[in-house]
Amino acid sequence: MPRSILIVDDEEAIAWALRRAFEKAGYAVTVTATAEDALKKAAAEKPDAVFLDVRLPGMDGLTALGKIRAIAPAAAIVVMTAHGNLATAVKAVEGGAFDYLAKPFDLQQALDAAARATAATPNGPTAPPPPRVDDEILGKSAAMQVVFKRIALVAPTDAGVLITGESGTGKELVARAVHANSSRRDKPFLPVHVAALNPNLVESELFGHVRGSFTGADRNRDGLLTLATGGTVFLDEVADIPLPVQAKLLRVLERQEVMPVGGAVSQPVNVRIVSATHVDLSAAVAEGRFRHDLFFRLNVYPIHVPALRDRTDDIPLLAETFLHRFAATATLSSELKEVLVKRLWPGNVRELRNALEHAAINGRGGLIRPEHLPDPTTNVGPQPIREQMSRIVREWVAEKMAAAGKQEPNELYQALLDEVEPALVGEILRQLDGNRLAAGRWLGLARATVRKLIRKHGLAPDAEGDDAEG
Ligand SMILES: Nc1ncnc2c1ncn2[C@@H]1O[C@H](COP(=O)(O)OP(=O)(O)OP(=O)(O)O)[C@@H](O)[C@H]1O
Repeated sequence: MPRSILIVDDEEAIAWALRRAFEKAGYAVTVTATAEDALKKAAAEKPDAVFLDVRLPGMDGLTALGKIRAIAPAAAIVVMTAHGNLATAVKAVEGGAFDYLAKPFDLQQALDAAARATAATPNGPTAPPPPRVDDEILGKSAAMQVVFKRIALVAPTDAGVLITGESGTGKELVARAVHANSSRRDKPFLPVHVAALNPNLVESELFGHVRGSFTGADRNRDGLLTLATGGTVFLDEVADIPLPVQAKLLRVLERQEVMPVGGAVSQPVNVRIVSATHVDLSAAVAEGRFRHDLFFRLNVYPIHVPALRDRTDDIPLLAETFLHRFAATATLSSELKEVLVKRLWPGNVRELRNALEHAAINGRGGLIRPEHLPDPTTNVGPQPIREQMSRIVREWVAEKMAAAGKQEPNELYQALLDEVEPALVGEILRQLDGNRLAAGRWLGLARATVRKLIRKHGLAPDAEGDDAEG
């Protein structure tokens, strides 16, 4: 599948010439003449690169830049302008533009920029395209059936949905499914990656602003909530919304009207909010970092997307589907399926998908074996596991001490063991297919002790008294 480019330019001759050059070079091209339409197309098509003119009728390119980045964070944006000056270039760079082309430019410059822009997107220049936005949510496991049922129940209502789950579990897919199965399906679905927005501009991005409300606000602008009217706004990483913006968002939800920054008159809006978080939002509420009234409003109906390790039944299906997306003729060896089911996947479905993409390249369309996989992720995030564990333990201790207040916390040693035992024993049993004898050897514990721990933590309720020696 070709890499995709969205051209946003109201000068027909330029849009035409660029389209022709890009299509000849093998890109899939979409053209639009307005920024407003570009936002919709960026949300729907998730292009690899966007060639964005600055002077456009309606919303200008530099304003659109931030919004497109929030909607399609993976797209590299090339800003084009005939009226470029330092201020425009600085704004483009500050706004996160990938490149800047001063008009007139020749087509070769545009092609070079396209090659670099599409190479810079996470999939690389020769990789297959990211899955389409209306991708099916795959899953046969009992855990995913619960998710499907909850999506089906809540979709037709207008209730606020809070999707929780670790990174890469498919929260955005769930949000799209809620929208696609609602009566709003023909209206926009606007994903907003709050963490990617300029913190100073979150408010203006969401609610819009009126001319003169701050330096650079040279005309009235609609915010994302207004642009999504009739549809659904997906607030990803909702815990990152600054407190003052939370208060304003609550008012929008309660009154269904939005007050632009610097405005005196509110405008009616009609949006459904679906939000997602990979952190514990109720803990953020307890710590005063998130408003409890907004939390209840967003969390009318929670949907938890389980970690991949809690639905290992789905791994073979996901792996086969991903593999065929990347290499139609490739097949998975049964040995590889076993390895995939046993791996930990801290990056969840996203990591599995990337591993299959890697394996598909190494396996060259034939039988895919374990050696074709990338090395397992040994660290989650930038620190090695050991450092992360010691950091987590330290934070845990600090939290316990803070929670104890004036009272002295006690039995912390046992409390910590109680926290880690289920993960330790559970994971060893999982790796050893429930073999308690072997688990005892790995743990250096007597079999009776292993049995006691299993019972204590409810690790294998069905195996009461039965040593599945396998
Ligand atoms: N059940 C599934 N079936 C098919 N593809 C899936 C499934 N779950 C996740 N994916 C794919 O895995 C990748 C990550 O999913 P997604 O972006 O929805 O995760 P997320 O939970 O929103 O991640 P983050 O918290 O990092 O934003 C995407 O490519 C998505 O298409």
